[in-house]
Amino acid sequence: MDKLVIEGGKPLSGTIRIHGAKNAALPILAASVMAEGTHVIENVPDLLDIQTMLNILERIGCKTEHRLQTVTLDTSDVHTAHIPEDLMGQMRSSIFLMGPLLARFGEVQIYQPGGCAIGERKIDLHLKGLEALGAEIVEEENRLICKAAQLTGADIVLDFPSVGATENIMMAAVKAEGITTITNAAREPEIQDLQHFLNSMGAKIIGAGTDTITIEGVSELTPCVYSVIPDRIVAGTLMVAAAATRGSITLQNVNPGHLTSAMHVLKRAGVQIAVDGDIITVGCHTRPKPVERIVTSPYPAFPTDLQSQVMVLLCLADGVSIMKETIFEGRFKHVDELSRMGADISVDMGSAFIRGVPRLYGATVEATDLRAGAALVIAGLAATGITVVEQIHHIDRGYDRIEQIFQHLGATIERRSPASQPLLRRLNNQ
Ligand SMILES: CC(=O)N[C@H]1[C@@H](OP(=O)(O)OP(=O)(O)OC[C@H]2O[C@@H](n3ccc(=O)[nH]c3=O)[C@H](O)[C@@H]2O)O[C@H](CO)[C@@H](O)[C@@H]1O
Ligand SMILES: C=C(OP(=O)(O)O)C(=O)O
Repeated sequence: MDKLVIEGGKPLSGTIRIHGAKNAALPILAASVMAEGTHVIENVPDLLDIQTMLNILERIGCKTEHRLQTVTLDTSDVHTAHIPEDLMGQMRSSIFLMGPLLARFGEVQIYQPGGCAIGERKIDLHLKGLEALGAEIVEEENRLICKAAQLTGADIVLDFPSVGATENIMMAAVKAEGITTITNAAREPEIQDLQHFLNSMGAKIIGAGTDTITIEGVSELTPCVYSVIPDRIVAGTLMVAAAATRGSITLQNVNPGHLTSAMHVLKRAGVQIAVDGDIITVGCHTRPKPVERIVTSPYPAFPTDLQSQVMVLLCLADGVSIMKETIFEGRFKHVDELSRMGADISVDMGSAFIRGVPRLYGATVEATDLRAGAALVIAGLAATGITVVEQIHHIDRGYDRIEQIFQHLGATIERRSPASQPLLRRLNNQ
């Protein structure tokens, strides 16, 4: 198993381009199976989850190539709507194939999706939405078989603005007969990106980005060339890392409008941020200020996917901060790991009480999930001494070679695979 070895204490500096968004690219790749022919999807990062999605697409009959952040995908020979169990369990986003395959074949077989262990993560809203469009779903042993000779448009009200359920229903509804409305839809930028992609294939969707999405069914879709939006969570992660190391960096290829709530929180923590078009410069040269109360909520509020990273900054603040997690009940696993590095945090009733300390200290810690892992890397970059982050396959799900990103920004960080241990050996010999 690979590990990251980090020698902390160096302020980050330099300029970096933000890669494409995992959470936009994954549903877009899944949606591509609805149009037969060759698609070209640009700005697709080279991540574990993307590889898993491409593996699933290959196994059901697509031809795929991923080169220099561009995926070329021929969906002409898709011959099955049975998603392989071993790959389905490797990530949450395998569920995104449910709507598109149902729309193309009138049938789909799935298993329980995998993904970060950050909460119960049911799929009931996905299933209820597809049933409202006319699908019949039966459970047989450990798989779900979903059938609909013809999907029919419906008015669907989501009990909660689930990102994944909104996307799955949108994709299935594209080929349904008649009009579908999704009320209380999630409003994340990745949903707008999916709408743009689907409309580029010939779909008729309006409203993504608001809480009501309307989809007029069409009978034919054609392949297209499309470029994925930049990853707002990667951008937010780097902004926090710059501030936590008391450095200053410039991010290119960012949509600042997607980061409004995150920038608001960072500014309250004393971080200096300048925006110029799609460029953000971020820096912090003093101890961060505590932030009284941050609550994670659906977009446009503060994102759960940045909760653990921002917590690291608040661990170093001059006072007490409170973070409330309302999306995933199991998303505080990084707290124990940060405590090993000297953080002073207690958790009660879904809120973390963070008493700032002057410094964190290097330790061996474990990435329990994707964003928890990113938070530990930031903590390691800011800490005094050497940090080893284990279980980094979680981090590889969402960051395109995180060690190279931070090396580019001047950090001393190295990936150590079982075969090579140069940095650790060098540091131990000092
Ligand atoms: C690939 C992707 O885009 N992942 C993002 C997506 O995940 P994902 O689409 O899984 O997140 P959802 O918005 O669906 O989940 C939010 C909440 O709703 C619950 N829920 C969801 C579906 C359902 O059928 N039943 C149900 O109860 C979940 O357990 C969770 O408590 O949005 C999350 C919330 O912004 C982000 O953290 C993830 O990074
Ligand atoms: C939770 C995340 O991803 P997923 O929904 O794919 O598990 C994430 O991107 O932080």
